[in-house]
Formats: sequence, structure tokens, C-alpha cells
Amino acid sequence: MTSERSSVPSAETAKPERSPVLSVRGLSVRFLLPGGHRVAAVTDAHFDVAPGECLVLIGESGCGKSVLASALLGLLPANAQTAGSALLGDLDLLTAGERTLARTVRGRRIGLIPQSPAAHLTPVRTIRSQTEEVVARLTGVRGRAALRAAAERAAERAEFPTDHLDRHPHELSGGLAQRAATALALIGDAPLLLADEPTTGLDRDLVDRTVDELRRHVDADGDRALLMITHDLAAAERVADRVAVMYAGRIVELSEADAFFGSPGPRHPYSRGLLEALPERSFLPIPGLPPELGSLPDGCAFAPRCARATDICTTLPPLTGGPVACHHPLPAPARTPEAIRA
Ligand SMILES: Nc1ncnc2c1ncn2[C@@H]1O[C@H](COP(=O)(O)OP(=O)(O)OP(=O)(O)O)[C@@H](O)[C@H]1O
Ligand code: NI
Repeated sequence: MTSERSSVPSAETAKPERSPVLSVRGLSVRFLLPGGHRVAAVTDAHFDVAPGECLVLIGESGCGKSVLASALLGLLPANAQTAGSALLGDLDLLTAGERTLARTVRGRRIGLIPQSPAAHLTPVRTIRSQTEEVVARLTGVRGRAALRAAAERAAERAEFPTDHLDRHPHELSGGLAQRAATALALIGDAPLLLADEPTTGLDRDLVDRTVDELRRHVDADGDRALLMITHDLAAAERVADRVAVMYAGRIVELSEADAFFGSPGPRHPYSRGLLEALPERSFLPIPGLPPELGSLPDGCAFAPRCARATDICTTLPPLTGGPVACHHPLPAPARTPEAIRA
């Protein structure tokens, strides 16, 4: 997918001097349960998302991806405790009050592309009235004619056909509902787009179109970034500049997408297993199951499932100093002169 991105100033040109759109440091989330039990849903996450960049977060069901997204949006339930920081510009999302988050962050500084657009859209109102309402709330546009025109522009921006604006959500196909939800998410011109499983339930063509559109919205505005969560590794490969792999609440690998999906491939044995489990690769599932987040082992949580594990894996592998939190990462193959030239 690199060719589709090559014409735009993406991560390579955008990254070096400009400050990140989002900077997450030591983010942890614990759920406190009755009886003193604690669920370590997210542990010590560190990552940046640069202007113009798409970072995709992958990992098996239950590993903490959505909890991480909820933490950024200030939407964790009352029994959650957070640590660390998540800077969006100069605002720490983890310590900001609900009033700030509701008034200035959700919709305005973070555009949320929902998992299930049908559930996110109000069923009893037309797309036009919902779009006009969001335009009125998030922009300075006032007056009937101006709102109508602005809503149509918002629809066009997400390639939602304006002649469908007077329909209700149930009268739309899955793809059009996703575009309507995307149109709403883009209205606030938020610097960060956050998409948690935006392609669930869509067929392959629609998955491709949806992620291509997200990519286009990032490329169209060099200051914007996308953090996308997905199970769908093909969608991740299509859209990502970088990939973060989460296992049992920790980001265990953070790699350039080209290296991850191409050569040398994933370096953490878990990420390698995820990719190799795909039908078009070796189609071999990773043996065993992920651990309970309420009772994690002391060392590497993947060790019990890992063919490369040794005694040292009972200690926690640090992520610092490299992109892979593993005592025995897969080697980066020696680069031949041909490969370097290519
Ligand atoms: N309110 C809560 N109280 C206790 N535990 C919770 C709560 N919300 C989530 N969890 C736990 O946090 C863990 C991470 O859940 P999360 O929804 O982030 O997973 P996920 O990676 O998004 O999975 P999926 O791919 O299925 O969406 C799960 O083990 C879940 O049971
Ligand atoms: Ni989730």
C-alpha cells in the first residue's frame, strides 16, 4: 500500500521536528473490582502519533485496546484508575475534567469514528438533522440556510451522497452509515481521529474503502493524525504508517508498518504469531490462550505460549531501547547490499 501513500507528505516528512498530535507516556488503567480484585487492562503504554501519521493498534480480543481508547476520551467507568499522561497538545487527557473533555475534547479535538455507526446515529432522525445539529454545536455556523449548506459540505467531505441526507439511519447500507458517522466525526476538524474497530461487520470492499477514506482525511490535512484500533490485519496493513501490538494490556511491539508487514516482519514472537495465523500466511493459530488481566504473571505475559521463552522471561522485558518488549526478539535479518539499494 506504500504506493498509494507515496504522493503525500506522510510520516517521513512530517515526523522529525513537529511535535506529536498525541503523546502517551506510561499510561496504565486498572479496574478495581469488589473484593479488592484489580484488572490490569492497560499497563505502561508509551507512544506518539505524529501529524500526518496513522498509527494502528492491534491485538487479540480483550487485550485492552478499547480501554486505552476510552482512557483517551475520558470515558472510563467510575471503577477505573489511571496513571501516566496522554498529552493532546498541552492538555493531559488523563487529568482533564469531564467539563473540559465534553466541551473541548470529544468532537472538537478528538473526532471519534465509532465501531458501530448504526448504533452511534440516532435512529429516529434523518442524517441531515443530525449533521446540522453537530455543525451547529461544533462550528460557528448559524441560520437555517447556512446550516443546511454546511451540513451538505460535511456530507460531501465524507463522500456521503447529499441526496441521501433525508434518510434515516436504517435506510442506509452499512457503508453509507459508516460514511455518515465519519462525516459527523470530521465536522469539528479535530487534529486526532480515533477509530475503534471502524470496519466491524463490513465486507472486504467496504473495509478497504473505509480505511482508504480515513487515510485520505489524514493526508488531506497534514496536521491531522489517526489512531485506529482493529482486529483486521489486512485493514491495518492498508492504512498504517506504524503498528503497535498489544498483548495482555502492554504494547509489546511498535514498528514501521512496512517492516512489520513486509521484511523483516514482526520481531516480537507474539506479533509474528498473530501475522502467521492469517489464512494467507501459514494459518497456524498461536497455541494457548491469553492470560486473565486480573492475574498476570510477573514477567513476560506471553512466555507461557512462546516457543522462544527461557528462564529470563520470568522477568519483565523492557520496551525502552528498542521497539520490541522481548528478551528473545526475532532477529532482523542481515541486510544484503541489494536490499539496501532497493
Ligand atoms: N468496567 C470494567 N471493569 C472490569 N474490567 C473491565 C471493564 N471494562 C473492560 N474490562 C476488562 O478490560 C480488558 C480489556 O478490554 P478491552 O475492551 O479494552 O479489550 P479489546 O482489546 O478492546 O478487545 P476487543 O478486541 O474484543 O474489542 C478486558 O479483559 C475486559 O474484561
Ligand atoms: Ni475493543
